[in-house]
Amino acid sequence: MKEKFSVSLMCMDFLNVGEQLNILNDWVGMYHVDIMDGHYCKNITLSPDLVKSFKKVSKVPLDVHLMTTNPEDWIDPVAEAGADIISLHAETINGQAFRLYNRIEELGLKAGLVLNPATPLSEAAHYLNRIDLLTIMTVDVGFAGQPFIEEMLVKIQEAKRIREEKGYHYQIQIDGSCKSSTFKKLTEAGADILILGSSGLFGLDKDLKTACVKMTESYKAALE
Ligand SMILES: O=C(CO)[C@@H](O)[C@H](O)[C@H](O)COP(=O)(O)O
Ligand SMILES: [Co+2]
Repeated sequence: MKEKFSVSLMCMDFLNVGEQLNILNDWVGMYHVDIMDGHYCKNITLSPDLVKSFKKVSKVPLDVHLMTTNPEDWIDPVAEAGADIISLHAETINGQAFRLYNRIEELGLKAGLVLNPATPLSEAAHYLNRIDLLTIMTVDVGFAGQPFIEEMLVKIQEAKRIREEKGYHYQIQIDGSCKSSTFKKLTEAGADILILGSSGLFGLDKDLKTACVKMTESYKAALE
């Protein structure tokens, strides 16, 4: 079941990073690292240096979600820091999408694509075949703890249908408000990986191991 979950590391308790990663290594299949530059969205979060530190303790792949106005400036630094997957926003790569995905391939990393809630799949139609991981935002970028955007369920269904029709290989990942009340509808719509943040994991209990147990139980109960 681990492979169904990723964790948004910006939601961690930063006074206890190593300890928490050692716990999370047993519960999830991937780590989600939000890098924001304060321009593309109104927040500043993690960084290439932190990717380097996470890499020392992580036993699962690191997926770097680049929310930066100039993603081309950050591909090489995050690759060097130890990213396994680099996820680029469609809204930031028009005019250089193929060059940037070629660079990610040259670096031997997996290619991710992220779509904002207001961006349709058709925006990325010409490079969906190159993507290993498709992340559908179900909140607007910038912050944890925002309400789930129901309108995204049809986009998830469409992403699954297009994958089947065209024979594409991307996994469908959901970013934003993945929690007990949304687990079932997201999974039924076609989500393969759910990113857990404040609402689906860290907010469940002060003790992270207990929060992981509660999350797994709530996931099983939701899907019954
Ligand atoms: O990219 C982002 C926000 O721009 C996310 O990865 C959040 O870190 C995640 O949505 C938090 O989870 P929730 O608080 O929504 O559950
Ligand atoms: Co994210």
